[in-house]
Amino acid sequence: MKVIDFSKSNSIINKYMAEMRDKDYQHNRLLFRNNIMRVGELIAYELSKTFDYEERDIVTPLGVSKVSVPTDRLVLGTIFRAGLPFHQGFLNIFDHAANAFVSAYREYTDEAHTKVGIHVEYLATPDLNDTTLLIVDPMLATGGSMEMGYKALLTKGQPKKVHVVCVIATPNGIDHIRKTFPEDTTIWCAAVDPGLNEHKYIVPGFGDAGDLCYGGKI
Ligand SMILES: O=P(O)(O)OC[C@H]1O[C@H](OP(=O)(O)OP(=O)(O)O)[C@H](O)[C@@H]1O
Ligand SMILES: O=c1cc[nH]c(=O)[nH]1
Ligand SMILES: [Mg+2]
Repeated sequence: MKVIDFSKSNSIINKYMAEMRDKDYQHNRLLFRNNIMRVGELIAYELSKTFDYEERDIVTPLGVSKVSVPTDRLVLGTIFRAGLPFHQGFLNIFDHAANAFVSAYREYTDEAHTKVGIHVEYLATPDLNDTTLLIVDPMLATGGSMEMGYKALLTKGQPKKVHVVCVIATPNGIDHIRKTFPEDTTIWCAAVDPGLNEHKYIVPGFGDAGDLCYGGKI
């Protein structure tokens, strides 16, 4: 399994990350969602370099141009809620992709809020057989939501290649993907943070991505 961590090189992604992490800046939801979307757009561009391409003759008003275009049957799969602005970033770049949506939310199963259960309640997807599947979700904390989302999607076909894309990953989350996803899965992220606190939040992370995008929930 390959892990591509964009924080290891200097790029404008780091500036967007700084804004999203900054506790005094992150509370403007419009800016937060927009930054999640922009990180999605930039990762999408880099990820597009891994697709298969074929040369096509494109007829212009003045002649014929040979252009290499991607041939992958792309599906963008997203986990509600926090995945939505990230998904939009990918869709801005891969506008011809098919789309899959799955809901997975974490809920504490004990009073001390140290154990989380994951609920999957909604799935809408095209046929996934022989596709290049990108599952995009800003947070890869324990990896449980990503695994449950993937398993729900797998009931609708076997992708040819899977990319897991997040904004912040953790070593635990990455290990979890290593154990539960195909060996040739690639993980793309804007940063890998050291770990999780006792409530299974990424530290330092940026807090609850869903709440920062859309406000609190009961
Ligand atoms: O790796 P995990 O430990 O499973 O955590 C990651 C999940 O947590 C967040 O969703 P959350 O459950 O907060 O739902 P929300 O998007 O509705 O806020 C995030 O968007 C991931 O789906
Ligand atoms: O830190 C975290 C962990 C899971 N989900 C979030 O939104 N934030
Ligand atoms: Mg949340």
